[in-house]
Amino acid sequence: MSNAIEFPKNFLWGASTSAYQIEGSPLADGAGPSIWQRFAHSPGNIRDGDTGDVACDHYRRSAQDVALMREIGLQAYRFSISWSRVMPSGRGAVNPVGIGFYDELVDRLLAQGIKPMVTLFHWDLPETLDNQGGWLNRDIADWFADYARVMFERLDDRVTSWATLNEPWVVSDGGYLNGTLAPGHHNRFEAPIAAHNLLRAHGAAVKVYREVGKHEIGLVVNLEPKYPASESAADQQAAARGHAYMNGQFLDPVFFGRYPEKMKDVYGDAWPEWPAEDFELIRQRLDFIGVNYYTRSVTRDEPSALPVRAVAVRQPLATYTETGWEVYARGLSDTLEWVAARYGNPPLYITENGAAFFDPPVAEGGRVHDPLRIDYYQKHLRAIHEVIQKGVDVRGYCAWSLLDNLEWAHGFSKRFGIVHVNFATQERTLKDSAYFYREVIATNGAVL
Ligand SMILES: OC[C@@H]1[C@@H](O)[C@H](O)[C@@H](O)c2nc(CNc3ccccc3)cn21
Repeated sequence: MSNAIEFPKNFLWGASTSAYQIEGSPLADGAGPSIWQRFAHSPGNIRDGDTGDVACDHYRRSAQDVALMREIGLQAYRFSISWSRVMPSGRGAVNPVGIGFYDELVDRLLAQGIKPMVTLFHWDLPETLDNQGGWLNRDIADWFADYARVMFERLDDRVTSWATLNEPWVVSDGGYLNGTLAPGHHNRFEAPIAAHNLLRAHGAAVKVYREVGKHEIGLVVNLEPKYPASESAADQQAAARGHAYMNGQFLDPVFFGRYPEKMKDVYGDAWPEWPAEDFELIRQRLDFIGVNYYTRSVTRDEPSALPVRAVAVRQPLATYTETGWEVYARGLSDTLEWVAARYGNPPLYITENGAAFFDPPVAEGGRVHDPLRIDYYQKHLRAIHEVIQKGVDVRGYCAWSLLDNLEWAHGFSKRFGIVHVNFATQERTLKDSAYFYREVIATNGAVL
């Protein structure tokens, strides 16, 4: 039997980005501000005072970037739509130039044989909606459903794969509990309410899709396996709390119509009673789950680390990325097997996977040598192949990210792209990892 790796015949190979991280021109042509426009322009929130005002200038360079995707041989491109570019006030009037940008992008992709995979919300909430409570206002489920309907009716004749939200956990944890991401709240009572309304909005949009849509829709979640740092009961419990908080908090309501029991233990007096009817809305049938995987956490009990009372323990012999994440491909295979076993082997896409390493400058001859990123991709793609062989229904993979881009509060200091961006000149240069990925796609994984 050949040891050569081969992915399933129709396995989909892509790359991912998000609107605020690459587009620039956040207020051009009638676009309204998002909370990231406000957060980035509030001093101290983003390293070096970086903002998404220009980013990768993709709003003006999308044709060039689609040509890059073609050069790499991408079969799919996962991108997000800026809600406030399309609906400047978040509700009501549609900005024809704004929605036209995405209409044209979809046509450009299809003309190159690249499948658009659209995420409706990747953290950039319209500022006007945040001013009305944003994810803390139960009405946002209707606001999001109305926006989703506009996008479905405009693009579902050409877009065949939709995701409602990107990583509701990060929005709740970073935006409302820890304040590290927009809108920058630091409130343990707000975080579960925001998470719950994100799930309600997700369900409301899926309900609309079942009325008007003809293709597939799912939810994208970040999953991070939690391994107890020791055999102690305290560390085992800490890992279980961390697992419920990051991994079960969103998938259990979607698949089972209930939160993990441990959520009460995590939030204590900040954990509300939820209306039963909310879970009927949340648990809409999905066509896939998008899994964003980056790292694992070896977890120990830490009573002072509220509210989860768990912290990650650095692994002395491991390789770490520039964002401080351990390179641990086994965590991806463990996570995918956990999802398959717990939720009935749903169709999965790996919608994000990648790493920021310190990349050297563009060398003579226009090469960017990034061997650590190639090694990262090789290890993680092999881990995916391993679980596909065991029957886990992984349908595709999107590398994070197509382009070096604005890494949220890290600014431009952390480079995840397989394509280097010179932010002073906007010159794009394929890194060695892009050439590697081109071979992976061309051989459907056989080069791994
Ligand atoms: O950090 C890399 C990417 C980021 O650029 C994407 O916009 C976002 O979807 C994304 N999610 C993760 C994984 N989750 C996470 C955990 C803690 C803080 C921030 C993100 C990594 N990434």
